Amino acid sequence: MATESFIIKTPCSSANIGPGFDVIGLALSMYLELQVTIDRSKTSSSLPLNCRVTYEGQGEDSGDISLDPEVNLLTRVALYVLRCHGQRSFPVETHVHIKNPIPLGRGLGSSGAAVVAGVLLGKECGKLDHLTPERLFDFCLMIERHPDNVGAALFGGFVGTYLKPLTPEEVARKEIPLSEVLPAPAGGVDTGIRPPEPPHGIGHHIKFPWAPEIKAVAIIPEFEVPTAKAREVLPAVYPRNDVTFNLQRIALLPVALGQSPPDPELIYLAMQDKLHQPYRQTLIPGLTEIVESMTPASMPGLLGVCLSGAGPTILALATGNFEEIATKIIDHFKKNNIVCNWKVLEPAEGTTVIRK
Ligand SMILES: Nc1ncnc2c1ncn2[C@@H]1O[C@H](COP(=O)(O)OP(=O)(O)O)[C@@H](O)[C@H]1O
Ligand SMILES: N[C@@H](CCOP(=O)(O)O)C(=O)O
Repeated sequence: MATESFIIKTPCSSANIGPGFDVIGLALSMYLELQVTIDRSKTSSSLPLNCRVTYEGQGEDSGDISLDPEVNLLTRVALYVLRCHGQRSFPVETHVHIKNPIPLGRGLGSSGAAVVAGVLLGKECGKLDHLTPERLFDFCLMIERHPDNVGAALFGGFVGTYLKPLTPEEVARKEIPLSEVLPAPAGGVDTGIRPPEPPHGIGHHIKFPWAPEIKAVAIIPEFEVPTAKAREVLPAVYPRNDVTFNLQRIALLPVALGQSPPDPELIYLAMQDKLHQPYRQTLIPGLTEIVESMTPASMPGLLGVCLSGAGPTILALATGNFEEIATKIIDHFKKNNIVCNWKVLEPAEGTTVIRK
C-alpha cells in the first residue's frame, strides 16, 4: 500500500501519588494522540527530515510547541530511536499530526506521554518490529530519567516502577548528557554518528490492583511548573525519619488503593509524603494548606489528596462528591489568586497503536 496510516494513543499520568516519589505512576484517561501518515510511494521529499509536524491542543496558541521535527520533543525522541537503528530521518514522506489535550508543565505527564509516543513513533516509522515494550521502556528512560510517569504512560494502569542495578559502564551510558542522546536541535550539525543506545533492561514495572470505585479528580491550576525546576528544589540528602515515614506509607499505598470497598482512613494515611511535597510548596502557593486541610472526615467521598507528579496539579482520590471536593481545592487556590479548572479521570490502558 502506498499510503500507510496509524494512530498512537498515549494516556496522561499522575506520578508519585504521595509517598511514591519516582516510583509510583497512574495512567489516566486523557490521551495524547498522534495521527501519522506515510506516503511510501514518494522517493524524495523537500521536508526537513522528511517530516511535516502539525499540532492542535494545549499550548497551540502560545507557540510553545515547535513544529520543526528537529526541535519538537516528540519527533526528536522518534529520531533518536530511528538513528540508533541506522535510519537518519523519517520515511519519505511522513506527516505527524499531534492532538494534545494534556496541559503542559502541570504534573500530568505531558512530557512523559510525548516521550512514550515519540519512542513508539520511531518504532512504527522505522518498522522496528523487534522492539518489545520492555526495550521501548529503556529508550524512554534515556530521555525521561525517572521511570514513574513513562512507565504508567507506556504500560497503563497503576504501576510500581524500578530500575535494575546497572554496572558502572551502563550507568555512564544511561547518564550520558541528554544533548548527546537526542538529535541536535535545528541549526545543529548532523554528524552522522549513531547516538548511544540504552543499556538493556534498565527499567521494570509491576501492576497493582485498583479498586473500581476510586476516581481521580485533577484540579489543574493555570500556571506551569516545569518538572526540571520542581526537581531542583529537592534536597540531595534526607533526614532518616522522613525516609522511614515514606517507606511506611509506600508499603500501604498499593494495598490500600486495591481494596474494595476502599478504606478512606487507610488511604488518607497511605498518601502522606515527606520527600517531595514539603519542598515543592515553595513553587505551589497553598499546597501544604490543601494537603493538610482536605481529609475524609471533613469531606465525604474523599480518600486522599496529593500533588500530581511535580505539580502544580492537585490529585484528589475520591468515590463521590467530586464537584464539592474540586470546589474546595479551587477555593484554596483562589486565596492566592490562582485560577484552576478540574476534571474527573479514571485509570487508563497504556499506549496503543491503531492501524487502519
Ligand atoms: N505533545 C507534545 N509535543 C511536544 N512537546 C511536548 C508535548 N507535551 C509536552 N511537551 C514538552 O514537555 C514540556 C513539559 O514538560 P514538563 O515540564 O516535564 O511538564 P509535565 O509535568 O507536563 O510533563 C512542554 O513545555 C513541552 O516542551
Ligand atoms: N517523579 C517525578 C514525576 C514528574 O512527573 P511530571 O508529570 O510532573 O512530569 C517528579 O516528581 O519529579
